[in-house]
Amino acid sequence: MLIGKVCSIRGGIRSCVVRPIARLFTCPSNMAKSKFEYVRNFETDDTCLKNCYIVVRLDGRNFHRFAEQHKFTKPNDNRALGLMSRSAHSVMEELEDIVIAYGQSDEFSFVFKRSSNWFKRRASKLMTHVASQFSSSYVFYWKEFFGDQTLLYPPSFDGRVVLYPSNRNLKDYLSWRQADCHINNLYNTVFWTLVQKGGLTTVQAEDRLKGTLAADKNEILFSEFDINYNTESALHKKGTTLIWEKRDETVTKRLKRPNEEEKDVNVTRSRRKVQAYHCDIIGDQFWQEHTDILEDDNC
Ligand SMILES: Nc1nc2c(ncn2[C@@H]2O[C@H](COP(=O)(O)OP(=O)(O)OP(=O)(O)O)[C@@H](O)[C@H]2O)c(=O)[nH]1
Ligand SMILES: [Mg+2]
Ligand SMILES: [Mg+2]
Repeated sequence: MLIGKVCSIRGGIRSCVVRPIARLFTCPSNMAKSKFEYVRNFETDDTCLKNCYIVVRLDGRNFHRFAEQHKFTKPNDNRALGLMSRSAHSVMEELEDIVIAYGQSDEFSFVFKRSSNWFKRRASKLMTHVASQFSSSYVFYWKEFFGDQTLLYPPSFDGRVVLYPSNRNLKDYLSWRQADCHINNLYNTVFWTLVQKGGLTTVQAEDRLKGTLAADKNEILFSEFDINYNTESALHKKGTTLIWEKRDETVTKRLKRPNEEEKDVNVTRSRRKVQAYHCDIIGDQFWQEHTDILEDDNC
C-alpha cells in the first residue's frame, strides 16, 4: 500500500512524496521537525527536586502604591485581605496538589504536596499557573469585596519557587511568614494608633517607635490607648491559613425506584472544601489537629 506525505525541506513545503506505509511509521522522528526545532534545546530544565515540598510564594507588585490609590484602610483593610483569601481559594480549587496555603498583607504562599507530579514538577509551569490564576481571580472577585469602587489599574504579583526537603523546614518556612505577619502587624497597629488616635505625624510616630521591643509596643497600646493587642483581630495577627477539609454534605434527591412511588431521599456525600483559619501555625497544636497535611519524612 502506498500513501502520500508532505515533507518539509529547507523551510519550504515540497510536493507529495510517495512512500510505503511501513516506512512512514518507522521513519526517524526528526523527519517531522523543522530546521528551527533545535531552539528547543535552549530551554533549561527546571524540574523541582523529588521528595521536596514545592512552595510558590506570590507578592503584590508595588502594593504600597496600590493600597494608597485604592484607599485601603490602615493598617489593615479587611476587604483587601478578603480578596486575597478569595483569590488563594480559587488557586487551591483550580490547581492540583496544593495542600496548604498561607497569606498575610499582599502575599500568599502555596505548598504543593511533596509527591506531586503536577506539570512534571516544572517550576516555571507551577509558578506561572499560580500567579496567573491568582491575578485573574483578584480582578474577577474585586467587586465582591470592593463593590462599586473602581479598580484603577491591573494589579500584578511576582512569584518565586522554593523547595523544602523536610517537614521541619516546611513548618519553619510557614512559621517565618507568620512571625513576619505578627511583627509587621504589631508595628503597624502601634504606628497607626499613634497617628490616628495620638495625633502624631508619621515622622513623629516613626521616631517614637525607633528601638522599641514588642513589650514596649504592647505597653504603648495598653497604657496610652487602652488597647490590649491580644484581643485584636486574629485575621490581622495571624494571617490566613487555607487547608482542605472533608465535610459531609446532605442533599435531598427525588428518586423513582422500580415498583415504588417517587420519593425524596437524603443523600450524604463527603466533600473536600477549602477551609480558612486565622490561628497559630508556629506551635504544634495546629499540626497535631491536621495530620493529613504533611507527608511522612521517610518517603
Ligand atoms: N493600608 C493598607 N496597606 C496594605 C494592606 N495590605 C498591604 N498593604 C500595603 O502593601 C505593602 C506590601 O508590602 P511589600 O510587599 O513589602 O511592598 P510593595 O509596595 O508591594 O513592594 P514590592 O512587593 O517590592 O513590589 C505594605 O507595605 C502596605 O503598604 C492593608 O490591608 N492596608
Ligand atoms: Mg508587595
Ligand atoms: Mg509583601
